[in-house]
Amino acid sequence: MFLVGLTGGIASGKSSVLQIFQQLGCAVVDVDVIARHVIQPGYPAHQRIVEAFGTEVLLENGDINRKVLGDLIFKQPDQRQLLNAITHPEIRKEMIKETFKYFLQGHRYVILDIPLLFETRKLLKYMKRTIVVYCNRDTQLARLMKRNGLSLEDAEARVQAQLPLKDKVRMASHVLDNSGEWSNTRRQAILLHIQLERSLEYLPLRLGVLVGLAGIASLLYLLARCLLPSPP
Ligand SMILES: Nc1ncnc2c1ncn2[C@@H]1O[C@H](COP(=O)(O)OP(=O)(O)OP(=O)(O)O)[C@@H](O)[C@H]1O
Repeated sequence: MFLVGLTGGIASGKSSVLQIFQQLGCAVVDVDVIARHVIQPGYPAHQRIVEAFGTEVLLENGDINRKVLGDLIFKQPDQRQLLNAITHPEIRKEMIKETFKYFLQGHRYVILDIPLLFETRKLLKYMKRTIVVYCNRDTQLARLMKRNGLSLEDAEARVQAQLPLKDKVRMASHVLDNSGEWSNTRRQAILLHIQLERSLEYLPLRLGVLVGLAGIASLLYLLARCLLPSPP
């Protein structure tokens, strides 16, 4: 198995592309979904967020108000660091669990949607391939304004706060252009899926594990032969 990091810009279409891969039967790890999961009431991160940011970030039903928290950390970078310090270790644990599950199921590759893959670079070294979901700036702004109900000025500020998409495109091993119709993006994703399925990059890890298991089995066999009394 090998890992493929999927990234892009805000509202460039990462979640939409991930859904296409999911429909194709691929193993996908959606960091956004995990991030929402680990802050649910009852999870350690929920408790720690309330301790750090107060009950103002809670909805009436006890869930975290992601909009309020999002606005808060967007304006105050030190608060963002604090939130990351609370949530990132929990998110990482879940990502490892899900990836391991896919490995046991025999998938050749796993796609991980990591919005800040190139910014934080922490997980980059584990990615055999990287995919950037690109869309041109005007389309990105229009989709962001529509989805989040933002003014042009606010949308521009959010796009501006990220590494430019063009830079990410330069760093990627694959680029999916999502500036046009869904059907166009879907076609590109299918071609990429075929290419990744054909790659032999999954073999080293699989062979390594098989050799390791065979080694352990042989060792146990030899031990059993040495320790158990031989039949008369
Ligand atoms: N090809 C497309 N045609 C029309 N609308 C699209 C297309 N791709 C994405 N969208 C819309 O643009 C918006 C942003 O897409 P999406 O949520 O997939 O982006 P994202 O990169 O995951 O965003 P974020 O990182 O900000 O959560 C959504 O409302 C989605 O429905």
